[in-house]
Amino acid sequence: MRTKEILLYGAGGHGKVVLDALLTSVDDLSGLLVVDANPELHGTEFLGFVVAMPGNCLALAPRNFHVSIGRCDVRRSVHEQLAGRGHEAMTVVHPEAVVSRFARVESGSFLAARSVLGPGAAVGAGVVVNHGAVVDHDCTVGAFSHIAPNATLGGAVRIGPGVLIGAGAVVLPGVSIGEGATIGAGAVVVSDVAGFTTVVGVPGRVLQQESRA
Ligand SMILES: CC(=O)SCCNC(=O)CCNC(=O)[C@H](O)C(C)(C)COP(=O)(O)OP(=O)(O)OC[C@H]1O[C@@H](n2cnc3c(N)ncnc32)[C@H](O)[C@@H]1OP(=O)(O)O
Repeated sequence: MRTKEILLYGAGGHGKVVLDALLTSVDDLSGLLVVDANPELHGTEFLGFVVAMPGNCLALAPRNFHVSIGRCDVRRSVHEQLAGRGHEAMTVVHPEAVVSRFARVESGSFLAARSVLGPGAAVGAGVVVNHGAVVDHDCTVGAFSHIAPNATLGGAVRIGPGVLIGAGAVVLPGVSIGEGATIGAGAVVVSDVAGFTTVVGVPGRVLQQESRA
């Protein structure tokens, strides 16, 4: 990894967690550039770095980038813009994440402290596996999904792209969750969930289903 040229896009709460992981795992961050689209953050201090405007970063020479934005759709949009300009997506793994050597992780993902990826797990691009979340054996997690803190996916769960699994939720083994679905915090999902559907509670029940017709 070219550790001296990293672009970190996102200086909110999730960005703080990602930068903390980078500070723990990369020796030389002297060339790190932190940017955020929120004008209120420009020029503010962020774990020892000063937040810059993203305006010119798309024109920078190609470098490694990581989009540290919690919202799945926004993370995906920024990631695709940067990749389209020739920048190279970089995965950030906290040293205290536990990742099976039989797991696969695509570029631009983030594995937080105490997250676990079991053998045979496959995680797509730009995915967040947050603090303490478990993606157990043979699970697949679609691109730009977010497995929030302490959520647990049982074995062979299939998660589509752009899905939020809320904090502390549990998905029973073998269950499939469709693209763009949201699983509420603390839910226990016992059966398949259609795309763009919000499920809450124990056992999980549909709160809302978005029509995409
Ligand atoms: C480090 C980090 O912070 S990572 C961030 C991770 N984020 C999360 O875990 C948040 C996940 N989001 C949630 O759980 C949300 O509450 C959602 C998406 C399920 C629902 O959000 P909204 O659509 O805004 O629903 P809203 O808040 O209006 O609530 C609608 C109803 O569902 C209930 N409800 C909302 N969330 C839940 C939940 N997690 N479990 C059970 N019931 C819930 C509400 O009490 C309300 O019930 P009522 O109609 O009887 O009053």
